[in-house]
Amino acid sequence: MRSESGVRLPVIDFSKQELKPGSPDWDLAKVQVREALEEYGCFEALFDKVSELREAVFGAMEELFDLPLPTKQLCISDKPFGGYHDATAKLLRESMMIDEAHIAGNIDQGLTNIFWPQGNISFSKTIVSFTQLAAGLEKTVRRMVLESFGVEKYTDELNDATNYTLRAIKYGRPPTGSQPTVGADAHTDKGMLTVLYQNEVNGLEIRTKDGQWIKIKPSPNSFVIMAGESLGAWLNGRLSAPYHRVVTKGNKVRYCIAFFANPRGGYRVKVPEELVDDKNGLLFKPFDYEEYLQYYSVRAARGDYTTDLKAYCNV
Ligand SMILES: O=C(O)CCC(=O)C(=O)O
Ligand SMILES: [Fe+2]
Repeated sequence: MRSESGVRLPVIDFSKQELKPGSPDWDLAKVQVREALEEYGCFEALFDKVSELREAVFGAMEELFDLPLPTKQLCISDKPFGGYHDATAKLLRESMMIDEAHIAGNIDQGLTNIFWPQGNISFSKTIVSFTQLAAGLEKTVRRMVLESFGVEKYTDELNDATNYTLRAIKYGRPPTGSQPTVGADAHTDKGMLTVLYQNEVNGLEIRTKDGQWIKIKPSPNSFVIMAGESLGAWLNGRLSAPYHRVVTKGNKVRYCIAFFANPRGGYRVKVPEELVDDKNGLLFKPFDYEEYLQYYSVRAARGDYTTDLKAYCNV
């Protein structure tokens, strides 16, 4: 069996000043994005601007997770996986997730004002700057994907229907430092696109089409961009969401911000007619993302992470 440990994800440069729709740099990146998503379902996006925020972002993550547990538990939500979670009940993987995170007021309301009633301007500023960068990058990537499949006329509709969800994650020190510990079980992301930004502790692994696991080692000025199931379904199966997991080792804490572009509840995700023809029959019925997430979360709570959109809304 071929070892994939030496394989590196495609790295695509989004740092160029002139990356504007229609420019040669744009068209080149667009081809690379499509190839990477077709082959791996994900890639590394170089984005120099994030390095200016790096120290502040992970400082803010530390500040957030260092709060007393009862304070963190004040972060609540009625959505599946929303609010505060301690996935292992041992503080081995904690996360906080808030919806509509691209709206600055929601960072204040959903995080800052709850935890720091006296205010924490620098925390809010850092997270808001981060979400703006991440949302801008996601929009660029999504626009490229849509163009490359000839369906860019849906750009505005999808923008309007996007709920950006921010999940701050802390992977605590594994109890036995030298033993690899599973921080997140193998799963596929459910939304359109995921933008990941991590500290220096690696651990993310992606499963390739031939079933090998690749260890991802993103550079400090890169995001990892990943296709979610909703994007694959919306494109009538032309892309697939990759299985991925997190395995950490050593005694350093891993922080990661997962910034998800998910379809907003109430919006029916429907394959564009341009992507259905005699050769490509319709594969997915229209669905509501929030309803699908409810369905999935019931199964995930029982440890079944294999439910996917194919099972949920197959034609
Ligand atoms: O921590 C990571 O790198 C990935 C997190 C993840 O897969 C998720 O939150 O869905
Ligand atoms: Fe994920």
